[in-house]
Amino acid sequence: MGRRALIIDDDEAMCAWLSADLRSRGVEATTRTSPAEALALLEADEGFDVILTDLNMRGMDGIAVCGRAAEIRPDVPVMVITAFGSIETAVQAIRAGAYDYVTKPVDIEALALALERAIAHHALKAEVRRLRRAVAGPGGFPDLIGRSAAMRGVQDLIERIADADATVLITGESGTGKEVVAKAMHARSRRKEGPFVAINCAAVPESLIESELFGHVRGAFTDARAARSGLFVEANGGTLLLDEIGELPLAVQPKLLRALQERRVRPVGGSAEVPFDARIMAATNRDLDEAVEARRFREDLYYRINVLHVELPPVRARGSDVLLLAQRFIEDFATRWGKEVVGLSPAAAERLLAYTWPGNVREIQNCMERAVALTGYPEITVEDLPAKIREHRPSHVLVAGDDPSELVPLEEVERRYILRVLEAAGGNKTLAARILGLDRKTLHRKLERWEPGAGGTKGS
Ligand SMILES: Nc1ncnc2c1ncn2[C@@H]1O[C@H](COP(=O)(O)OP(=O)(O)OP(=O)(O)O)[C@@H](O)[C@H]1O
Repeated sequence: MGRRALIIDDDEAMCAWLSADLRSRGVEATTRTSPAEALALLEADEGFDVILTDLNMRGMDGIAVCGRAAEIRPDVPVMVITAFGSIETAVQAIRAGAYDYVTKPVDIEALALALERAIAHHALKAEVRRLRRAVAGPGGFPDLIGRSAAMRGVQDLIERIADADATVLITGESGTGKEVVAKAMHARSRRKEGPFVAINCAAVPESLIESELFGHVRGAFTDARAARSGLFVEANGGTLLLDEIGELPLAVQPKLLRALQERRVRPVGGSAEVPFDARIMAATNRDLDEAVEARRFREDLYYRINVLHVELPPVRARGSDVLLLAQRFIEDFATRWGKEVVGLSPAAAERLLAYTWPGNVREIQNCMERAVALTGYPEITVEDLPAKIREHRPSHVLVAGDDPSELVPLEEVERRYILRVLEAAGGNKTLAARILGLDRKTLHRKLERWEPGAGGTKGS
């Protein structure tokens, strides 16, 4: 199979020599003496197998050429030619995205071999990526949609810690996808063949939670006609998610701590301890720091579950992920109900982007469910959206005009901005303080000054 190379060198004689020699070895070479022209060609022509560029050229820095080429065609390897003795520049080029380098004077035999190696290596990498995508679906995270920087950070972290056995704490506002993240980690761990068991600690009555978690022996309490092993043991070989851990009654907390430390549980009414072998994850939409401060959550337990931490950003910090999520839900509901709805109208998309989504992904899902049901068109229109989204106006902190009567003192700007951030953080002061770059005490002091009582530790 013929290879196609793009040669970039401002030295015409060099171009001619290289292309003639490579041609005699079965490589079809196209040359450009202007880097800008070469990049334009690269953009227009998808057929190159390898790029060969000089590093010292007039008009454009060779390093920048490597960077741009790697951006335009990430799948095409870039080889650089560098003057003998300037390895440092070659290293810079590799950092910018080049695959390898050869030094001048060019040994054509070695160059041809290096080009072959680069092409083979890139083809292999592309194949691995293709397979990975085929196995995992688009994006590698079909279950956890998101391409924003914030969500990519979460996806990378998940990849890194999925296989660790340490306890993970997943935090994030309600509806941000904490359970989805727990499942994604389970599915990528070596425990994936084992069960994924979840319990919502807020939904189980206090009197039952201990036996739910740790099991009970027969006759432990009035209703306990038969023994039960409890979720820790039922999750053996798999993962146990303790959802809404912030709601766990104080009385149960020391028992959970002990179980996590000893990796054994004691069933209610029993005397023997039973070992378990499950990975434990915990999730909460509460500010556990505040709960610890208010003594609603034990500090030692907090440290025990917070070994690894995944923090899910709210939807309003995920940019245009809103549209990706909406699209996915539209397709889901349209397929489920056999409706011919394919996506959002541009105006509807604009409204979705402007809205702040306090209910996060769950709110997008509900909103799209309703819109697909309502719409009579192949696209969701603004009219298919709920009034609060249709009519939402982003709140501005600063006055945009230059009418002096509307301008306000700096302290007022600070006050409005802090309240705006606090609102955006759903009232979570730890999060608001982090966004503002303040420590929590300073934030409390400021709130207290404007509104005595507001700086207290009320809710999250
Ligand atoms: N990134 C995502 N990609 C696709 N679906 C998502 C994503 N995040 C959340 N979802 C979906 O949104 C809904 C809410 O997610 P989930 O129940 O995991 O949120 P949560 O943070 O655990 O909520 P809560 O705090 O109320 O327990 C689910 O239907 C879930 O499948």
